[in-house]
Amino acid sequence: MEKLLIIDDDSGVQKQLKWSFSDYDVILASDRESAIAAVRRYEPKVITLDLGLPPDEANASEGLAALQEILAIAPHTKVIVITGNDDRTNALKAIAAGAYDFYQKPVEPEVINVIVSRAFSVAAIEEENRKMRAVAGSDMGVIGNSASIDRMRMMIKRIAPTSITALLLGESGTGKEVTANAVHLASDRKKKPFIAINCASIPETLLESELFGFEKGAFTGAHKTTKGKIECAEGGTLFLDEIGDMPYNLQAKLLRFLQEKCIERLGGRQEIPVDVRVICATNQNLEQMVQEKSFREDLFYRVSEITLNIPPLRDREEDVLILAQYFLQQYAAEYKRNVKGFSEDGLSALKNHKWPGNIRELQNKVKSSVIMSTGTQVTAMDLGFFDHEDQGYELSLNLRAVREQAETLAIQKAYALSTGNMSKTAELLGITRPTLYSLVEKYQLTIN
Ligand SMILES: Nc1ncnc2c1ncn2[C@@H]1O[C@H](COP(=O)(O)OP(=O)(O)OP(=O)(O)O)[C@@H](O)[C@H]1O
Repeated sequence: MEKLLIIDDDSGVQKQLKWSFSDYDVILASDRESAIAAVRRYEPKVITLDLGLPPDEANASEGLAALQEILAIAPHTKVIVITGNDDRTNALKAIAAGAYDFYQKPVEPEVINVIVSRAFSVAAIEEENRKMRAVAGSDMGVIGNSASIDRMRMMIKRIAPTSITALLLGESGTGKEVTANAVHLASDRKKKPFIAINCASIPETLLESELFGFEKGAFTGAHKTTKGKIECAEGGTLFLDEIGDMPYNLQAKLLRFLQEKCIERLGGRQEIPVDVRVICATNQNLEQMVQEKSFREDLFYRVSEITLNIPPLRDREEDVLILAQYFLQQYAAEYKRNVKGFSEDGLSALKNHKWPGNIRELQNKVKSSVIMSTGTQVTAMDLGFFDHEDQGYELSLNLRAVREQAETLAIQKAYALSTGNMSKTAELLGITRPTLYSLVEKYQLTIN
């Protein structure tokens, strides 16, 4: 049972509240000192606090002091302040000091129950977000808490200090480059360059000069001597993505560089020593390519001294939320949006969606949701999950709630389409500006 601390000096109110909170493990305190002791001992996530505490029952000084002390020792606690029925000034003071919400006497059990239960949900979501952020911070950029990602991080740390050549295997967008970069960051080469090159995206004729560089006059258009990516990565790491697409004749030259640690630029005669760690990746079956003689066997053994299999996202569902939270923070900062996390329905839509292997789909969804979102929490609708059967999240059966969801979504869309211009938004929606403003207020949408 969740612990709920009730701070009130009136034993009648204490009893009434205790009785109405039968779903919680209720702890009672009647003054600041015992309240602080209870906060330290029980660490309740939610507290109701009567501002009129002794010795200043008629005013709010003691209650406000208690609030400050609670938030100083347990800043994530949701404190619901209870005030006299005409004491809005102190209620607002309490909110400014960090209280989660306020409630004016007399106490109505149903109403206060709703406020408390919502406070517990918000506390739970925020805690989940904090945990995600904590994990996300300590991993050389490899985000995830699934067993397979844990194992991978462990392998990255083992491989990093050695000179072994690793081959990363995985589908497109599963994080091969992220993994290669993590090896680089965990090695003593981290202050030197990390250079990635995709062998499939560079025309065959250019790949050689891209990698090895060229001397002035080596070919028409070679106006000046130019270093290749290998030389540019001196002291650091070169990531060769889609190594299976490396042309056969260039494979011999690559092998020579890997074995002898020196290169020759195109049109050059000089052997240039290089100190570069190479990490390769592919989505193809290199062993089969060796059998079919489209990939050199000697190169295959040279680049695959150790192999890391990177699992697709669909095989590590546990990572979806943590990655989503990571992308959300990234894009909120990039687009300067005041978005802090996902709402409950946003989280459940993310959990229930059948993600493919490629992390980019998740990344793009979160990116557009951050742009679309008008509140501090990204909802299922912001994420573009409208079809509840497809996504498996609960769509309300209550008509009013459905209408509110639909109206919120339409406003958000129109607002995004009209790049934040309220007159245009109203025009798109076919309503007047005052009606738009009243809807924005009704649904508490944040218009930046
Ligand atoms: N574990 C992870 N932690 C954080 N971000 C990740 C992770 N895995 C993938 N990403 C993100 O997903 C996107 C795709 O990752 P990446 O480019 O590393 O995949 P890839 O396997 O190299 O893709 P491709 O084969 O298409 O080049 C990137 O934007 C990357 O930042």
